[in-house]
Amino acid sequence: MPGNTFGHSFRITTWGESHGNAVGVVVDGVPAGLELSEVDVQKELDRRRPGQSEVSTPRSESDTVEILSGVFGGVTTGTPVSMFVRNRNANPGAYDYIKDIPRPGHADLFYMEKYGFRDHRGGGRSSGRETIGRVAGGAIAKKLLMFFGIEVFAHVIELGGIKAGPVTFEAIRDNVERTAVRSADLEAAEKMLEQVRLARDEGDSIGGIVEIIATGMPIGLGEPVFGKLDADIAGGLMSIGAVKGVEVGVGFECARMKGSQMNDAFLVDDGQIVPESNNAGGIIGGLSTGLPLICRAAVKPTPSISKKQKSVNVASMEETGIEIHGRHDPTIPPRMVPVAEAMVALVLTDHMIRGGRMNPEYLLK
Ligand SMILES: Cc1cc2nc3c(=O)[nH]c(=O)nc-3n(C[C@H](O)[C@H](O)[C@H](O)COP(=O)(O)O)c2cc1C
Ligand SMILES: C=C(O[C@@H]1CC(C(=O)O)=C[C@@H](OP(=O)(O)O)[C@H]1O)C(=O)O
Repeated sequence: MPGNTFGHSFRITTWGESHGNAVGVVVDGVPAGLELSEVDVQKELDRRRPGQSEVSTPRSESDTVEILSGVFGGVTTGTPVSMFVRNRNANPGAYDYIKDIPRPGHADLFYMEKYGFRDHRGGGRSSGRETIGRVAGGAIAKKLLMFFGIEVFAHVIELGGIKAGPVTFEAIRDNVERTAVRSADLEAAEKMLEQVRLARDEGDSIGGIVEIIATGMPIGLGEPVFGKLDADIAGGLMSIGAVKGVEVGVGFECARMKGSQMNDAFLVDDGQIVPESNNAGGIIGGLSTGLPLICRAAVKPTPSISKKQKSVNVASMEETGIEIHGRHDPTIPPRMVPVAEAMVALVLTDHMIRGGRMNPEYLLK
């Protein structure tokens, strides 16, 4: 079915609904010869799992992954890798009270208009729970990228208007799992947490910005015209629910800069031509420059809030108030961190394979 698949040579198809039996993913194009077990995938899913802190939905799921295909004797066979997680804490009746009342900001009304009906047990396919398949596929991508020295990590740089200060790559890697809000600036993290509590106490929600960085980037990843690396990164991140903006490098700030400020001038370092700065965020002309890839996703506030909002009962066509209860993330950026990493890793892996840089002989050592 169109709309459930992402990627070209390395491709994921996610499936399942938030309150159905299970959610999962089929990963096509995984090179043969990669050692892969549930442990590799579970490690990433555990970072995304709901119910782990006060900034997350309290829905209690273990999100235990099972690999169904594509692995034999602990090694990928080059055939599709299918993985799934059973929904253990689904509550299909939880949304009956708003079955006919679409939530403002969520996809309810527009699924209904497009298909003529909808799976009203929560968000269905539009639920953030769909991202389990992305994270599971991303775990394979990350493991493949590690062979080539490429690492992808993300952190929250802004939440509820609180901005994190500059941090090093190492600080992100070492600290991001330590704070509930997954900001590597520990001081800012406390203030962000306070904003989450304030909003939640008012029955409201807040948004923020997630930054994703990939280090160890080779030069020339991406296609020069269509299939530009930045276009695919933007598409991948924008396909995550609640992402409303994507920027690469200085991003929207470039509109306020002069050419002499924006351009990354060249130097010779150790016999190599290297850009002096990285305003481009590691991509020029659709191709990676060899400098770290730096991109950001703007994430809107969680649409399901308990504060009263206006909606319409689609059965009676009467205007009505809506107050949404149940299990929701008070803010999404902290939950987005492993998901955004997965999407960037998937795009980079796809381009590595398309560029002929990930042939099985590299892995079968
Ligand atoms: C990891 C993750 C968790 C989310 N949690 C919630 C949630 O608890 N409640 C909610 O209303 N929306 C949540 N969302 C956002 C909705 O899925 C999203 O806003 C909705 O599908 C509408 O799509 P759009 O915002 O991209 O337009 C979450 C999204 C992600 C990626
Ligand atoms: C379950 C997860 O997040 C869910 C994302 C979500 C939404 O509308 O996106 C709504 C809530 O689900 P429920 O339908 O159970 O109230 C969240 O709990 C998860 O991330 O695993």
